[in-house]
Amino acid sequence: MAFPKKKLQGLVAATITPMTENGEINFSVIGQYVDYLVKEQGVKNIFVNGTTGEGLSLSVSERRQVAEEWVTQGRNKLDQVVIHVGALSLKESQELAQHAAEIGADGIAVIAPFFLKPWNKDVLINFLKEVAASAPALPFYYYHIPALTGVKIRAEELLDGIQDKIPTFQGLKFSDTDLLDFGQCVDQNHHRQFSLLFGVDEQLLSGLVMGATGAVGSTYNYLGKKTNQMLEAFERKDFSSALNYQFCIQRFINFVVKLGFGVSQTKAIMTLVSGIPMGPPRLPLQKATREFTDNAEAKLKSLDFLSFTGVKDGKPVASAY
Ligand SMILES: CC(=O)N[C@H](C=O)[C@@H](O)[C@H](O)[C@H](O)CO
Ligand SMILES: CC(=O)C(=O)O
Repeated sequence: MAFPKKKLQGLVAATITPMTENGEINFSVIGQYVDYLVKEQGVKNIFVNGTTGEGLSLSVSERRQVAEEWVTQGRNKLDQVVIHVGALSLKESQELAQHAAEIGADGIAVIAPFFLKPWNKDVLINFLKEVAASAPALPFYYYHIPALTGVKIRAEELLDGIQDKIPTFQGLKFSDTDLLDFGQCVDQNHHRQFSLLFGVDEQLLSGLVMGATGAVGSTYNYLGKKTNQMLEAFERKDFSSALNYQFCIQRFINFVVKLGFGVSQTKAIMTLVSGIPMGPPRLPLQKATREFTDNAEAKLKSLDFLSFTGVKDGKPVASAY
């Protein structure tokens, strides 16, 4: 097999893990969810069990089952399924990496261990290397999210010489607003075929200008179509349209950020927009309030991101733009 199989590019939705009202994983809606992303949002890559998927709040056995269900349901529909396998325990991470390879995932990603932390680049690389080695045929991505892990080792520094240590290294998911660091990841690796994926949805246009090859984020679940329009405008060098799209997306994100925005709220918004029940989050997260959902709904409508197109089984049917 040629390595890498194919480069990960374009939009990657960070999937939500649907749950039932009593907190169990609701596997039954994942098939529908895949179809929704592909058909309604034009998003054909997913990032499973990450921040948005509450991956670190699931048991190892649940993580395996969730990964397997997405791979199964995504077969012949999705381009790439990347599984986040980061964990505090190296052993668990290795087990999940090996499992991702066994089920036929397209790549694995790992965050820095965030309780007992690596304090320098070499230690972090050693940890990542041990995980990557458990899935030697899978592209490996580092998931840089310093605000949540507290591990502030700069991505540019980490990437320097990384392929000598981790031969399967294929790229980075960069969830930080430091465009100097991100720009230098691009600049110093322009001759390598890395996927440098930007992870701050409200600033993606800046990431594209800096050379991002794609993006991973939570809002692509329901604003994928809008964001794809921005990517297309950028591609054809229509920067004023691209900026209009970004501002439109920013108006929504800015609005919800002020109300308090996180994974719980993402679940509520996705339920509203897609009509697929995402359920509540798991503790320590708390379900979004009714007030939040009502406000978010009004904002989506006022921005023309959402319109109700009809009624089915007594419920309004929404369609996203
Ligand atoms: C912290 C977090 O969850 N970041 C997500 C991915 O990295 C983003 O997709 C954000 O949800 C998004 O940019 C909105 O702030
Ligand atoms: C946003 C993202 O990539 C995650 O939820 O992990």
